[in-house]
Amino acid sequence: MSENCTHDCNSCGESCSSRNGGQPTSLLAPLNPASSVKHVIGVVSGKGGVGKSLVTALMAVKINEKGKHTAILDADITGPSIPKAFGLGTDGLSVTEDGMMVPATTATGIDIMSANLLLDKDTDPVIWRGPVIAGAVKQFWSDALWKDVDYMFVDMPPGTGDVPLTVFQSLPLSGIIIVTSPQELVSMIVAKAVNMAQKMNVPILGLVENMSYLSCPDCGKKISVFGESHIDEIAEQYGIPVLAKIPIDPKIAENVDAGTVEYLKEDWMETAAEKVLAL
Ligand SMILES: Nc1ncnc2c1ncn2[C@@H]1O[C@H](COP(=O)(O)OP(=O)(O)OP(=O)(O)O)[C@@H](O)[C@H]1O
Repeated sequence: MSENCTHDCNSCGESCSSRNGGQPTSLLAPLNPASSVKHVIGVVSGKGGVGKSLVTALMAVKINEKGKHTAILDADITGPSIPKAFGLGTDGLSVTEDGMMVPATTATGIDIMSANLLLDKDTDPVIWRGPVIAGAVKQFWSDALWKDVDYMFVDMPPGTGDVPLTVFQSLPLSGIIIVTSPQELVSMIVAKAVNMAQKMNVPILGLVENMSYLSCPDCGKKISVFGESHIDEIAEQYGIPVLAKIPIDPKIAENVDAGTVEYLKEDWMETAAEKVLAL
């Protein structure tokens, strides 16, 4: 609020907390009037490489299989791995006459926006500073044509820093899914994500533990490669459900690398899908 505030908002252009009846000004980016998105679910992790993109992809595939029009907004701008997992090249985007970006569509009909779809080569690095990254995510939301989307999954930038925070504030999230792996400091990471979600007033749908175990190919015994998982205790401590435990499985890596993630047949995400469909 300005020092000289007269409390007459009609005579001032300042965007301060006095405007809007003392409520903080909304930082939500507007959705284009031609777009429609019913539910937006953020997929977050404490650090990179735990399988956040994999979980985003598997969730989208599962909900799409249930007959809902599904989309992915790849907000992991500097490490965009979604297009590759679906076998999309760098030329999948088109632009409408009035300048709106039309997301790429996968073989089974999932709409995708990602920085990788804008690059000349998918090996080109995205060397942008935080505010530019956050601006790109807002543009993916506001300036893309999201046609009748029932469920949009957002592959969030990893961590709880400035960029994920801006993305949190910019998109109307219906809930978040927290992805962890047993080798992380899970308790601390979940605590940070829970605090961030509570500050932003976004419900936590649950936890997904990736690389939870390895099934012995000979006897089927579950081997805890990274030591015993503590996810159930942590989930109970915070009163949030465990939605899935995904094993380490070479067929996951093979399908992601081959761009065939949507043909990976599995039941790991059933509980998570039920939770999302109940929103
Ligand atoms: N359960 C699993 N079994 C086998 N391979 C896996 C599994 N989970 C992830 N991977 C592989 O590990 C790599 C990293 O996964 P992914 O890209 O989903 O992580 P991420 O958390 O999104 O990383 P980043 O934040 O860096 O984008 C990918 O090549 C993926 O195929």
